[in-house]
Amino acid sequence: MSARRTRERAERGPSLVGEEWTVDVGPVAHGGHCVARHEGQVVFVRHTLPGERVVARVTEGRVGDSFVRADAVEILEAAPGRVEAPCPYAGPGLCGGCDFQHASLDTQRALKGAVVREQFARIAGLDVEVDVRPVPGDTDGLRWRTRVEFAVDDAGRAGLRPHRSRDILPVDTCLIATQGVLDSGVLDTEWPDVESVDVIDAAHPDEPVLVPLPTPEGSDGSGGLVGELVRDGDWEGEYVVAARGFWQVHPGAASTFLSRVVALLGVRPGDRVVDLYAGSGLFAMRLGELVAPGGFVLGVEGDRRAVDNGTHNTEHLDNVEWRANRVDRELRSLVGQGVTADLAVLDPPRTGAGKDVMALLASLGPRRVVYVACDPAALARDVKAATAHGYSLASLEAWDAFPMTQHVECIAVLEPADRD
Ligand SMILES: C[S@@+](CC[C@H](N)C(=O)[O-])C[C@H]1O[C@@H](n2cnc3c(N)ncnc32)[C@H](O)[C@@H]1O
Repeated sequence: MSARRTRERAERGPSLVGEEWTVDVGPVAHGGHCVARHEGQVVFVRHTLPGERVVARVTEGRVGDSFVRADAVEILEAAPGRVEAPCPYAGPGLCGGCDFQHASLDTQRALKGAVVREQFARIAGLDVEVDVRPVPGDTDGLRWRTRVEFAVDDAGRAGLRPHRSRDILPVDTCLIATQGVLDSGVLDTEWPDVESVDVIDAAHPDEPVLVPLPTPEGSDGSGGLVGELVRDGDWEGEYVVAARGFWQVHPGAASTFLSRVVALLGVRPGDRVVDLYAGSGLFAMRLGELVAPGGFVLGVEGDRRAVDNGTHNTEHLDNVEWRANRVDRELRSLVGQGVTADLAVLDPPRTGAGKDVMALLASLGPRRVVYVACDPAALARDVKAATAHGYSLASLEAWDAFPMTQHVECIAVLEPADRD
């Protein structure tokens, strides 16, 4: 630790870790916890629900900090949405992968909806109504995760990490992983000299792909290629993706988001569409078909391998073009050339697109923008930025693509504010 950090820590006052306080739990907050107060101190408490009274044990924080973190270690008064966590590894100090195993699925979705509303109100100053919907086919929120990274401990056992910790908790199951991930044998195998193992349970091949890291010499670390099948109504598309490249982890998510993006964009033949953060072409393939004849799709993606796969996935279409570039750089160049677009879809990483990208995107003048977002805070920031450039939020929906966790996928539609 640097001398500056040691000094700052000393100035912050004594550690509160291990203190136990009885608190009344307030609203849920972004990050998988609820907010409580103890003698004026803000406490972010995990493993609890709004309206509960719990004993909270501090896990991080010092006297004088603006907030401390804690786990609910005893539930004195339970909220109606509380259930027995189905997973034996869920709970204080155990696996950090799931945040809401102690809540019924309906309650989890209500919590996520409250977080989305709160983020939009606080960050974008917008009052939004949103119901978090289950991904079609998901009945109990378990056995959905097709891609899992297991950490490996010094004894070579695969496991998962506790919340905000580099420790490794060896596990013999994971209830949100697909049966295929478990059947791969990853948890029954010893992994000497390995730091982690990625398991990818794609549609093709039938057997999950296991990629230990560090990868053996001579390997490019991608884990090779896998195949995924996506549906939009009667339409079916086959996609080649890098095993360790980006792909939606819930088996119903890619089809659901594609269908929603297509419906929300209102695509017409002849439209010129930009697909930003396009990955391996999940949206570009379908959009390329729908804008024909006369229309055009430009996929922009920063990962060279994803662009190669996207190019392969759309090679039967002569109206889809790819740019392997950072979205901000590509948009700056397009705007500089005076290019315009009829429609835009963007699906950035958790950090969001940022002010510059939203300003440049507005300069393309699309009649509609569909924004797929895995972080409601980043989405709210970007919607606010778009508002400054003449666009307004036309609709917002949210999908429970990550049951048992705090994560939620939102799809927002932006339109020129002077549209009507
Ligand atoms: C959430 S994924 C979406 C991919 C695709 N739309 C899909 O659903 O499969 C985000 C993608 O953005 C890419 N990316 C991240 N930052 C980028 C940037 N600054 N410029 C271009 N691409 C970026 C990542 O490589 C990743 O493929």
